Amino acid sequence: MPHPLTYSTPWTELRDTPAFWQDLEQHVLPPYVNTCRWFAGKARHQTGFRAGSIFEFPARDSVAYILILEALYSDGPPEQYLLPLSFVTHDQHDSPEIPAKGIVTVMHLDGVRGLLVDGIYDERFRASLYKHIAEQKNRTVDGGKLVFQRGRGLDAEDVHATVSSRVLPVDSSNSAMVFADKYFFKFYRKLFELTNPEVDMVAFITENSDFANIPAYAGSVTYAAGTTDITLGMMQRMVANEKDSWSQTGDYLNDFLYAVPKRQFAIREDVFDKVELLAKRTAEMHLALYAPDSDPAFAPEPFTEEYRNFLIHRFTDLLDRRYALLVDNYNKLDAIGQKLAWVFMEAREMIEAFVEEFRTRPLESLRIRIHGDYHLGQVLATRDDFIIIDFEGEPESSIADRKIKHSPLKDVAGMIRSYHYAVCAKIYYSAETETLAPDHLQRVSDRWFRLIRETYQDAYLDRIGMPHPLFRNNNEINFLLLVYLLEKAVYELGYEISYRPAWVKIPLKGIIDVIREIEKIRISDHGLNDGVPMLQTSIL
Ligand SMILES: Nc1ncnc2c1ncn2[C@@H]1O[C@H](COP(=O)(O)OP(=O)(O)O)[C@@H](O)[C@H]1O
Ligand SMILES: O=P(O)(O)O[C@H]1O[C@H](CO)[C@@H](O[C@H]2O[C@H](CO)[C@@H](O)[C@H](O)[C@H]2O)[C@H](O)[C@H]1O
Repeated sequence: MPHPLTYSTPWTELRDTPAFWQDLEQHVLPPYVNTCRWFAGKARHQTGFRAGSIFEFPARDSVAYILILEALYSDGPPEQYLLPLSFVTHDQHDSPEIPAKGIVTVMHLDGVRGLLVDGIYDERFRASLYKHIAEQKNRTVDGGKLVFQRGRGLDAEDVHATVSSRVLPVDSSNSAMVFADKYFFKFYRKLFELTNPEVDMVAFITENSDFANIPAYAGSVTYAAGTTDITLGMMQRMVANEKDSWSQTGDYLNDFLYAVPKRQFAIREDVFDKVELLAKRTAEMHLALYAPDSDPAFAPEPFTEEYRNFLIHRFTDLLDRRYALLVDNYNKLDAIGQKLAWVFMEAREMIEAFVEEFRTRPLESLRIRIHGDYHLGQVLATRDDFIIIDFEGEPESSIADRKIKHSPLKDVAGMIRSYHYAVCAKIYYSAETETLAPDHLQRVSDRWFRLIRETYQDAYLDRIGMPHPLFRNNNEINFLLLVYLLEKAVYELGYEISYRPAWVKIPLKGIIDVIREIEKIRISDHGLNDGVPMLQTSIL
């Protein structure tokens, strides 16, 4: 247990005891925060932690302190994290509820021994949080106000109810709790100075449409500091689900996989049914977000020069970083990975020519707010339908960039990439196919992917109901899909090099497939004589 703390002051008065916060900053929080899953700065050059804002918050017979913690670095600007703190005495914490990861340290306060814990593990704090949201009770705090909003998803009978609560064992970059087994509350750990896009999106869809395939918005907590709004948490309806669609697709792919060594190509009809249903829900989500007469924050916009420049700048910057990362990690790739990497590196001129085309090509399709980080892991599979979650947007982008409007085809591309991942992960990396020839495996997975992609795309456009102002015509659809597929696969390349090097081949293969399609279009538009080098697939 790190650094026990002793003070003669009771917990309820510690807010005004500078020695306590200094001890936390210097001795307690650095080791503690570095064990927390939600802390993203573990690999950075940390220079310390600072207790930024400290808000006293009632917690039944006691108080909690909602701390906005600043993590300081020598290699970049500080980050802000949310850490509620509670003090529980030994008789109060004699429950299995507080896991080791929730215990910050041991404290002796005014002769009372207890634990300083992450407030989410204190039932009194959770109950108070719920009450504030349900009753929309705001609190004035230093520098601003804590604003508690209730959404349509909270049932009238629960507004004044005392409800049960628990922390969900979701170990991710945020924390989750459940109220009354009905409401899912997400506590954002890393904070940003703007409303979290997830609150904008979920509240907009719930309040302005009939789309029922997201968990309805039940409320949020915001720190309103002057002109800045910092979102601290959001509540939605809890969804009874067995698994996410990534796992469900993996289950379906098992049947497919077992048939491969027998040289049979088998996709069950219900797999196509599921793909079609997910495409339909995706289209309905976009139709709910297509709101020409609404709030300007959601109104459709054209492909302006400003947007094109933004996307091109972001993509070329990403491309530079990915090429550098690939060169640094080239020796770690296996033989097939190295060949794919070569083809990608040799294709740079062609990619740049394609980017130029995006700068100038007339485009009459429209852009709207979209999910932004759409893949199979963001869809919960219920018994016979799908519920779409996690509208926080792309984790690598700033909050302002996550609110930029794109063609909804960016989400479509995200899901197509995800199906590609699902089949490659299964076919390339399973014991059942270990002894089979790689080019055979490649043909089999390509075939599965083509059929599934076509099914998804067709069902999506069917539900959108073409012609539709969002999409000018098929040529634009095909062109924009290539833009977003390429961007996504190049993004994934960095994600895999950093987190799952064994899977680097999947995005590399995805990139090369897109470049192949781009080359086909180029040849049919300009012939072979436009001066851009051909794709070097003979390396493969
Ligand atoms: N409304 C909900 N009902 C039930 N479970 C949910 C709900 N929203 C999210 N979850 C569960 O919590 C996990 C994390 O949620 P997500 O929104 O992806 O958070 P994060 O941004 O922390 O990844 C999901 O994979 C899912 O299992
Ligand atoms: O954590 P997030 O959901 O925001 O997204 C990150 O992690 C994803 C992996 O969990 C990663 O997604 C990639 O791998 C998925 C399979 O694990 C696949 O379905 C996706 O298509 C693929 O992009 C995502 O890129 C990353 O941002």
